[in-house]
Amino acid sequence: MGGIEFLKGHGTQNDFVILPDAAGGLELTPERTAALCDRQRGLGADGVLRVVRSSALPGDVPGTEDSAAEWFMDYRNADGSAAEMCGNGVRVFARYLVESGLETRREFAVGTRAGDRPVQVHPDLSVTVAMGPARITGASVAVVDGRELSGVAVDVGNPHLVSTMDDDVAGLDLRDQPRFDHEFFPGGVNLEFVNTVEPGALRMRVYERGVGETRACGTGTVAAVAAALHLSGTDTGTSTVDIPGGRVTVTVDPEGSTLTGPAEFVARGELDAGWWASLA
Ligand SMILES: N[C@@H](CCC[C@H](N)C(=O)O)C(=O)O
Repeated sequence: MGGIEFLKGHGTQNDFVILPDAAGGLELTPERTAALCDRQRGLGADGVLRVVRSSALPGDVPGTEDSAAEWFMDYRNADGSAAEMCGNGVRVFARYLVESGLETRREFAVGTRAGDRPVQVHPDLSVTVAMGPARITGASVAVVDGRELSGVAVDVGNPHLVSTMDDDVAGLDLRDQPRFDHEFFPGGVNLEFVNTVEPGALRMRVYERGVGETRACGTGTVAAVAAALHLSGTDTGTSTVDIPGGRVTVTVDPEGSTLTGPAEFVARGELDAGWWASLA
């Protein structure tokens, strides 16, 4: 058996192993995902993006009921769990489809567990994603670094809790999982910590469900802008968001939000077939 093709890429340093699997034959177990993402025993990444034709999916994949997308982004977190959506991942996924020739258009939809996400691949290879509505679902509390921080709960297809702070988010210790209300978020939650630098400019750090602290989270930046707008009494606006891995631009609108940012590739190669088989 030959090796398994992979690429390594990132969106604002939220990094991914991309596994092309058009026919859907790859057995991507939680164990294999966790090993691939492990920075010592694997390639190292925040998550895995399996590139599979929608027609090759089993019939029961959430989000695909009304899908018109030819390609499905099967996103997995570094701990092996599947998640509904990944805003940085979908940009990398879209660039991969265009550059590999699997997609000849520059504007098309990508299927995800949160539903189809229309994308536009720009001439400079940055990508704009239509992220759907960002829904405010209530208020809750995160406990980080011994501090209790109130937050706005936002659903962007996946769950987020956004805490805005007066002191610099750079000072937070995010090495350990912050505590949150498991009754409010029974499936877990992504936690964002945000400073308003000036109107239309946010700074953010994130502790992702299923991963830990990452250098960026696309859905998290959309949640952050939606929460900041909500707290200032509106539901529409545009903001840049600076995360440790770079900058993205987010527009929030009740009709739907957009996320624009870079998508980069750094390597491609083959997984060792024996290593892969040993993880089954
Ligand atoms: N990094 C992603 C979000 C990935 C999924 C998240 N960890 C979850 O479990 O919901 C992004 O860029 O949006």
